[in-house]
Amino acid sequence: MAGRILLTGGAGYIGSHTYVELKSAGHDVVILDNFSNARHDVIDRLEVITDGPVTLHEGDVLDKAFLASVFAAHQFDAVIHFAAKKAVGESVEKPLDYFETNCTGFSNLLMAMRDGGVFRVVFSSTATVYGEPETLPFTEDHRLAPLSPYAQSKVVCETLLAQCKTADDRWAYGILRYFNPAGAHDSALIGEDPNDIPNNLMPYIAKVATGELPTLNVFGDDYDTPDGTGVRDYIHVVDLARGHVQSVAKLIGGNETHTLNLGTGIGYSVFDMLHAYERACGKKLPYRIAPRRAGDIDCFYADPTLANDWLGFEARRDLDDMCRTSWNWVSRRKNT
Ligand SMILES: NC(=O)c1ccc[n+]([C@@H]2O[C@H](COP(=O)([O-])OP(=O)(O)OC[C@H]3O[C@@H](n4cnc5c(N)ncnc54)[C@H](O)[C@@H]3O)[C@@H](O)[C@H]2O)c1
Ligand SMILES: O=c1ccn([C@@H]2O[C@H](COP(=O)(O)OP(=O)(O)O[C@H]3O[C@H](CO)[C@@H](O)[C@H](O)[C@H]3O)[C@@H](O)[C@H]2O)c(=O)[nH]1
Repeated sequence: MAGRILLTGGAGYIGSHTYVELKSAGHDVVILDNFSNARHDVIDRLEVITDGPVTLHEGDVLDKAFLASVFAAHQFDAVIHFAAKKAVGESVEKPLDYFETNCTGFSNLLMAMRDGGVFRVVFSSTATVYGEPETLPFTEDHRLAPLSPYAQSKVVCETLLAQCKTADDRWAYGILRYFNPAGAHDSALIGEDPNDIPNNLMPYIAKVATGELPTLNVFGDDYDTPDGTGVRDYIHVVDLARGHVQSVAKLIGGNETHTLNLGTGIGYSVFDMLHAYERACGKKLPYRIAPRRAGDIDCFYADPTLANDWLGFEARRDLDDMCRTSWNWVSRRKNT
């Protein structure tokens, strides 16, 4: 069932891909973003991909009057909330900033939703809420043990949603715990676009492939994994975006609350990713073994069964698709 949907953080990496998938599913979509981690030309690119104008409200989720004006301007059926700070390491340095944007920003949004009579929300959570694995693959009932202020901020938001639901049964929410998003849109017009030196593996490798960075630092080759490097569950950003379309459709159609992993169920090592990227860009990429990164876990991946049962969600794209679309995006961006 199509609806009118507010996308907070809709100019960002996952939000922009979700915008495209929502539009192609027939939804009416409004973007709210403060462009603290996005470029304005993303909006032009979205207009090219979807062949139509983007409705945008530029502002901050910390600004309550702004939020009220957005809800006064539209009658939304649901909200998908991406707007947040997301760098695990930075959150250790700046816990107050992370609490403010991620937790206060979200409670402001929920208040504006309640005041506007909107009670359906999809929330961007993360696999890092599970912390050190007690069992693998991670199932949704694995205990939560966040290891960083960033992960803690997501647990606070998840808890707040459950408390809202207990207080008022009109709330219906989808909590989506993403594993590691990677790749870019097939059009090569949108993708991950970090301004600084990337923290995450794929955007870092991409900058080595374009020659913007000299060498990949492989953070440890002595983990208890098949090749000694860290293992993660990388999921194509377009698959992730489709998961949001399915989640919000479930909320609009039936009011059913759900908490789900979005991953593929397959773990790949740093070397698996490096070699897949070499295949995509057609050249050898330099790397060196560096010390372990503080706080890293050796291996984790999702049990995707519940998302399949609830939403019919299934990741369709593999690691080679992620690397190919990333390479197309970064090589095109470098030349424009
Ligand atoms: N990318 C990942 O690895 C990953 C993994 C798990 C969960 N998540 C979560 O998914 C969501 C989206 O992540 P992303 O990778 O697209 O990040 P992103 O930084 O590309 O997108 C976030 C968007 O929100 C906007 N924003 C930030 N603070 C804002 C504020 N105060 N008011 C209004 N807009 C604001 C930014 O400008 C940006 O466009 C985040 O909530 C993140 O925590 C991301
Ligand atoms: O330059 C690099 C960057 C990363 N890695 C390794 O690559 C793997 C993946 O690292 P990264 O891409 O930084 O992802 P994670 O540390 O797993 O965290 C990401 O994925 C989580 C979801 O699983 C999100 O919640 C986090 O926000 C996001 O940063 C790890 O083994 C790292 O040690 C390197 O070897 N070199």
